[in-house]
Amino acid sequence: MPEPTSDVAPGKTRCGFIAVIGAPNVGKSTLVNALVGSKVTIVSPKVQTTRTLVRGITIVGASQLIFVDTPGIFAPRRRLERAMVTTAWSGAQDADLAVLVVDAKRGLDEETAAIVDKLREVRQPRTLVLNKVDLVAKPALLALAQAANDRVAFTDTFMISAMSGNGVPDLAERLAAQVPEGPWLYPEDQMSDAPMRSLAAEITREKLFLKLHQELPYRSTVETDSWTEQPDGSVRIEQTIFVERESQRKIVLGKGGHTIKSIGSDARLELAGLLEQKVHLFLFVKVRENWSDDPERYREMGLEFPKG
Ligand SMILES: Nc1nc2c(ncn2[C@@H]2O[C@H](COP(=O)(O)OP(=O)(O)OP(=O)(O)O)[C@@H](O)[C@H]2O)c(=O)[nH]1
Repeated sequence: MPEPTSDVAPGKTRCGFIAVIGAPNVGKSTLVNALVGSKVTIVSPKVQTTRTLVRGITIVGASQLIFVDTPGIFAPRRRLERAMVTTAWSGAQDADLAVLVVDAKRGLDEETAAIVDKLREVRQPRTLVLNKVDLVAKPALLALAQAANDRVAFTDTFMISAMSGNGVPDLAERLAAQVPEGPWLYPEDQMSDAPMRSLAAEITREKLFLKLHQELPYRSTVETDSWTEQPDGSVRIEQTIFVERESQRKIVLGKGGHTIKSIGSDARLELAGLLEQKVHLFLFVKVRENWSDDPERYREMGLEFPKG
């Protein structure tokens, strides 16, 4: 936890952690990006792309809002999935406010209803956000808001489109009024405390999935091994893509290294835009068998290693 940084007298400012929770693919990352106004987490049309806890930070009036973008909460089967779900829920419990995002088009399906029910255990003020309202007619939205509130009482209900930004400022204002009084914990210009290395790894992982979504399991990971600022103002970044089998390594490399080159070039372009500097990106592919049973990997991703 960083030292308080604001020089405004305590009591005048507010600051709090806000857990953004919800089923996979409901638009949590899109919402955090809309609230923070800068790309801090990965958005892609595939489910379960967010693994690490990435915080976006924004200032609304006198309030500093720190968003904890949890990995999707879903019915876990594998050990890694159990770790993701446990971490997501403990994130919600540690935060000052909990925001539940529901895909209004999907409605209260079994998975969402289970999450709503589990929210009863969260003591903090709960805000319901019906997202993707651009896809749903108003009467259905009102019925959905009612059905959710019948299961557990929400402090507030918002209907928004994270994609278009519709309703997002109202939500931000309300959250700003609800976080506790206290000094700001982060410098004003710090939009995200996600270390650049892990952000860079997430970008490469996104490109990897976008290119190979059919062939590759979700369980491959990317790590940034080195990050070196060069005298000419450019940066040299080395990353390793870990897969579980030799056959997957071949897929990632592609014929004549074609696939990995294309992934690298997409990731490099995005990184260069984000960093506003020239990027030299070097990608390696390694087989690491059974990495999903290795506690060390969990620690690196900020996850708890589940027993059993
Ligand atoms: N039509 C519409 N689509 C949206 C809206 N918000 C998000 N989406 C889309 O929904 C998909 C999932 O969005 P994400 O932000 O990645 O969802 P997430 O909940 O963070 O997903 P995980 O990280 O997998 O848990 C993406 O294709 C978004 O473009 C919205 O307001 N309207």
